[in-house]
Amino acid sequence: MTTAHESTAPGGVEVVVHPGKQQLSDAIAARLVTAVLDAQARRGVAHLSLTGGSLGSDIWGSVAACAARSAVDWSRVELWWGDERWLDAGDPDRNDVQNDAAGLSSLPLDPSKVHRVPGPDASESVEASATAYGESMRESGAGAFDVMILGVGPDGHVASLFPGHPAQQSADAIAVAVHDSPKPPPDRVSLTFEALRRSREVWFVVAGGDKAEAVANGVAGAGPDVSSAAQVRGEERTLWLLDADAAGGL
Ligand SMILES: O=C1O[C@H](COP(=O)(O)O)[C@@H](O)[C@H](O)[C@H]1O
Repeated sequence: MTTAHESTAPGGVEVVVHPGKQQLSDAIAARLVTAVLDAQARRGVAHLSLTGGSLGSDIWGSVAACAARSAVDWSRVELWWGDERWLDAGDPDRNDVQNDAAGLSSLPLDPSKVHRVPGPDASESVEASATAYGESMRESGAGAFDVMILGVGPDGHVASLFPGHPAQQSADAIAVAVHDSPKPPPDRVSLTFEALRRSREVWFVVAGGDKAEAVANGVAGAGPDVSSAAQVRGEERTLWLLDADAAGGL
C-alpha cells in the first residue's frame, strides 16, 4: 500500500489507513489544520482536545512542519487535554510537556487559551485537580469540542479511562481522578466518557502492530470491559486514523 485507503465500518465509523507512521502523522496534521480553519470560519474559535502517547505528540511535529499552519490564527484556538498524568508542571512524563517538545510550543498560541491540568505543584490532590479542570472547562463555555484527538492503548484505553478500572464508568462529572492506573504513572486526571462524547468529531489516532487488536475491538464496537475507545463517538463524525500495522486486525 502506498496511498491512504478509506472505508466505513458498521455504525458509520470511518477508517482511514496510511502506509506508515510518518505519513499518518503528516496526514493528521493536514486534516487538523483544515478542521481548525473550518471551525474558526464557522464559530470564530476552535476547541481542540489533545492526547498523549507517541503519535499524539508526533502530530505536533507534523503541524509545525506543515506550510498551511501559517493560515491558522493560533490565538483563536482553545486547547484542552483528554487526560493528563498527575505530575508537576514541566515534568517530561506529562502529556502537555511531550506535546510541547514535539512542536506544539512552536505555534503562536495564546497561553491563556492553553488549558493545562494542574499537577501536584498546583493542586492538593488528584481529586482537586480533576474538579478544577472540570470547572475551568465549564467556565470557558466551551460547548462541544471541534476535534477530540484520542490515542488508544494496547489495552483499549482512551484518555485515562482503562477497561475494567473503577474510574472508567464515572458519571455526572466532566473530569475524574484516576488512581492505580494500570499504566504508569499511577495518578492521572481524565475526562469522563460524557465529556469525551461532547465532540463534533472524534479522531482515534493509532500506529503500530501492538495496537492492532485494540483497534479491531474499538472499530467493532466491543463492550466497556474490552474497549474504552468503543464507548466514544463523535456527535457528527468518528474517524479511526491508522497506519497499516495498527489496521492489521481489521
Ligand atoms: O498514557 C497514555 O497513553 C495513551 C496511549 O499512548 P501510546 O503511547 O500507547 O500511544 C494516550 O492516549 C494517553 O493520552 C496517555 O495518557
